Amino acid sequence: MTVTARLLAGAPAAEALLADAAARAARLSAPPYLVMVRLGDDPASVSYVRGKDRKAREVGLSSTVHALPETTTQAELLDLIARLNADDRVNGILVQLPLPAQISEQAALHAIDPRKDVDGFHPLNVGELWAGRPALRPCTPAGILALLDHYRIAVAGQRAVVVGRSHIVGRPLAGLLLNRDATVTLAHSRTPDLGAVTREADLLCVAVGQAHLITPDMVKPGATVIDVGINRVPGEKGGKAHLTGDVHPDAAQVAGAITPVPGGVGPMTIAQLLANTVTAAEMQSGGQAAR
Ligand SMILES: Nc1nc(=O)c2c([nH]1)NC[C@@H]1CN(c3ccc(C(=O)N[C@@H](CCC(=O)O)C(=O)O)cc3)C=[N+]21
Repeated sequence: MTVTARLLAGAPAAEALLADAAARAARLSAPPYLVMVRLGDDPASVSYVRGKDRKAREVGLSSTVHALPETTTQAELLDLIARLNADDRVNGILVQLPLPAQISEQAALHAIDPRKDVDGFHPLNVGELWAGRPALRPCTPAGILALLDHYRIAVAGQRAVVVGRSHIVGRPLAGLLLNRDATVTLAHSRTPDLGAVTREADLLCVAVGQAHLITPDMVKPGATVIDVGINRVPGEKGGKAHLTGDVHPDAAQVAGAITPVPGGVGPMTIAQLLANTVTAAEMQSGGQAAR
């Protein structure tokens, strides 16, 4: 198999974003302080939150994790969020998703002070994104734009197709690409003849959560492909489980550039969260607005 596409590795782009965040943090009177709240013991959530906490300390931020029981009530969670909102030392608050069934995601996300909403999920920040005004932006979509900028891949004037309409990736990513003057199509599970749509894309972003949904024939030759999927595939006959994306690996023979899974968008999500925490701290210190 011959791979022709340029590989867009997340690590170097994430390092550049983190170096910039660390330099901005150093100009503040105190280290930006991120508080993460996690409910229950889902192994993926435990591992993501640990990774973010470790990276935060590495770049000189303060970070605390509140690990609450799976049985935490909504009132208890809202009470914790209210205390974090009122605590002037706390610059950023992240409530790890998904939440247990007894808690309304909407109630939790609405409760976070929009100025501390480093996930960019509060409706005020969602509205500002779609209005094209500065605010805290969702980490995965903003991280994808930072990755494209790092590799000097043009966005303005490009035909962008986003597959997947989730609130955490697809929708906000479409908005960010639109704000950067791409011509944007938002496709999803009900889109007829998905391949005909994706083949139009100069920039194809896939965030569905379905392993190898995008096959090589669905990719325009030379296109840039951003694979946001993280799918766990069980090992064959006792072999090790591994991660794979929403894009079939053979698409690398058609694309001009492609992100690997793992090691592509994932590291950018973490770096952008920490950059957002610095931005939140800057805004709270009366400094410049979010970018
Ligand atoms: N409130 C909230 N904000 C989030 O940003 C949020 C969340 N909830 N819930 C879950 C998703 C998922 N997420 C990832 C972060 C890093 C990697 C990451 O670093 N992935 C590595 C591989 C990690 C592995 O081995 O599992 C990679 O792609 O190279 C992946 C996924 C943030 N999320």
